[in-house]
Amino acid sequence: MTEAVRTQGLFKRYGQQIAVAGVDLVVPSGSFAGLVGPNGAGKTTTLSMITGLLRPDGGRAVIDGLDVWRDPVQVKARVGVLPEGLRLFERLSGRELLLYNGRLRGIPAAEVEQRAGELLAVMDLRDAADKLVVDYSTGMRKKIGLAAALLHNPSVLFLDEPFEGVDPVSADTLTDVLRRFTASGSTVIFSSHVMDLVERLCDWVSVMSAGHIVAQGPLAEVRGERSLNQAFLDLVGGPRHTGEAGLTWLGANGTDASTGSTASTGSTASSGTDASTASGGTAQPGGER
Ligand SMILES: Nc1ncnc2c1ncn2[C@@H]1O[C@H](COP(=O)(O)OP(=O)(O)OP(=O)(O)O)[C@@H](O)[C@H]1O
Repeated sequence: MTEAVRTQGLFKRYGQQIAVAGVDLVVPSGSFAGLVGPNGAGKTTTLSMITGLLRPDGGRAVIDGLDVWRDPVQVKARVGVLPEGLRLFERLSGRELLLYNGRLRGIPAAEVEQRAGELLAVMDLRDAADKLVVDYSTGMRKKIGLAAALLHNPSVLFLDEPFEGVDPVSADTLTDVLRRFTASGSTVIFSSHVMDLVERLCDWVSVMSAGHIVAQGPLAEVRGERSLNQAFLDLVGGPRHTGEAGLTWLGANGTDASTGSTASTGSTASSGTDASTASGGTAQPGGER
């Protein structure tokens, strides 16, 4: 098996907080790989270190046999990245953004124009191609960000929550594009919280929890006889129970129409029945929250 990505003991600390505690991530070439884990598990920090956006405190990351931090220029030519909290050049149109990215990547102008046109069409952004990026919706931003990440035909594509905010039709389109990409031998690594999606798309899964990889391998092996969702819950410790932890005040907000009083306990809201001001409403400027 050739490896698109391998990390050894990747480590990152923020003050007292160890975000990534010695991660050995492996992703075979040509995989559609999912990186999953609960909030705060260290997925974004790991992906940022692998893609050369964040310097590790320890360990190393290798992409296509090249050390990310020793051969940064060669590595960056081979990877495409759709990072979390993507920052785009807001005052360019979608088309201009792609042309600019393509020229930065050293692709000849005519070739960039052709690729940009095709990507805009595939992403269903043709009608918005000349609109400024600042006026794009969340899903449109994801799509133009993905188009920019694909423009130079990377060997490995890293996507942080690529489907967040993307409508089902567009998600289907993105899936098709990414499937075609991996079918040709390129690699996709994406982080997601949506287990159904990971189960449907991925043939390789790495599960992170508290800064560690807790399971990794072909989807069928990680999942076993269970659904991926159940495997995930088993691996990361299952749901936390909120029943005993209070929250007795939560819910039961109905107003008894006959008396005009609210059902919730402890509410000292107004005597009126206006739902917007009852139970902790902030109708008064500077009102108690
Ligand atoms: N810049 C930072 N400064 C301080 N702590 C950070 C910073 N970035 C991340 N952390 C901490 O590192 C840990 C891992 O965060 P990270 O964003 O990598 O997790 P994640 O798995 O991507 O989470 P999520 O699924 O919520 O996006 C968290 O405890 C987070 O609070």
